[in-house]
Amino acid sequence: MSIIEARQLSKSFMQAVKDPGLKGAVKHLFIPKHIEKIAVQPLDLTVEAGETVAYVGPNGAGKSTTLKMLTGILVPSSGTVTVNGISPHKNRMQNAAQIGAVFGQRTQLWWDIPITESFSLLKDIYQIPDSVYKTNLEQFIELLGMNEFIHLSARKLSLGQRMRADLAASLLHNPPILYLDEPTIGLDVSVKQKIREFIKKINLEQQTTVMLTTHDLGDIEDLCKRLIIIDHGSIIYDGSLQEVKSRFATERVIFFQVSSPLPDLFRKLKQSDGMKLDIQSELEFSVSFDRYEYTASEVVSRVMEHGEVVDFRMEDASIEQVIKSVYDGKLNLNSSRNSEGELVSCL
Ligand SMILES: Nc1ncnc2c1ncn2[C@@H]1O[C@H](COP(=O)(O)OP(=O)(O)OP(=O)(O)O)[C@@H](O)[C@H]1O
Repeated sequence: MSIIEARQLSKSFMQAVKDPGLKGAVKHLFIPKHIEKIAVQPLDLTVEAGETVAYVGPNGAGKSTTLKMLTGILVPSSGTVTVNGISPHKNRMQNAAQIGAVFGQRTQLWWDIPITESFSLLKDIYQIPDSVYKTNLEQFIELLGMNEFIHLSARKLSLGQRMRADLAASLLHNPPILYLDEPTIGLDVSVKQKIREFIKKINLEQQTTVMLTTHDLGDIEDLCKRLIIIDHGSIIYDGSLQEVKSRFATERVIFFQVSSPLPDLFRKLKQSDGMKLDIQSELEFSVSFDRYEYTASEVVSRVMEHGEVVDFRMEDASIEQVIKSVYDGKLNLNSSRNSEGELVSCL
């Protein structure tokens, strides 16, 4: 059953164009000039109940704008959107009752009152039954490790503490949908891990649909089976993370440790087209290659022809490298590999 349905959903903004300096500002006051910025091109999107979807793209791609339309904060310029059967911007109150939202940079907590009191205000606002509130609160305090700071006001919390409190606040009323905009931005590894584990558990146990934007690809690898990539306001990829990996993460690196220097090998590899040498020291180096061009055993044998290999280990390209290549325009996701492993366009 689909829970989010968008059809030809788009958003444009009018942006002021000013010449620089005071003169420009004064001129703009009398002769205002604007250009239309299309933040989100007409897009279709269907999300099934219980899915975890990563919505990623470079800065300014249109991620937050899409999320704001789905949460009802922004009114679309065209198209339709329904979330759990409701048009979010037309039925804001009803919509608020069925969603949880965390926007990494902002807080929904009251700045000057203890977190516990913010939570009980939310209980009243959302009319959460006592038993649900009590169960959720106890569970969230434990899972997110909030005991040490729950009596402080939001103003006094560190970023990691505030994010945990915000996440708990967004889920107190058991919403079926959770939107997260950069939920782990600026957090240390252990808090990131706590937050990811918590989201995973909520998704698994309550079948909460999770849609998140992130620049941290660890969030995607840890949390999301489905990946949507948006660029210049258009969706350029919608599919599984696994598929992106197997289609495009084709680079492999083998790290070698050898017993004596191998200048001949280094010379030959430097001239080789398909293999890239990276020297760490006389006795330690790595060789990168495309796994569709060479097998790992071919690369290892080539090194062993020149000397004794003490140790080696192999790494595949990370999803991070693949997505970076997409953002940099080096990789076209509308392409596929043929039976020879060559990239061919699908358009
Ligand atoms: N209120 C606004 N008024 C004018 N232009 C806007 C407004 N909000 C967003 N934009 C423009 O729309 C485009 C998309 O912005 P959006 O915030 O959705 O990008 P994003 O993908 O979330 O980027 P980031 O990763 O940097 O947060 C940008 O060019 C931005 O300048």
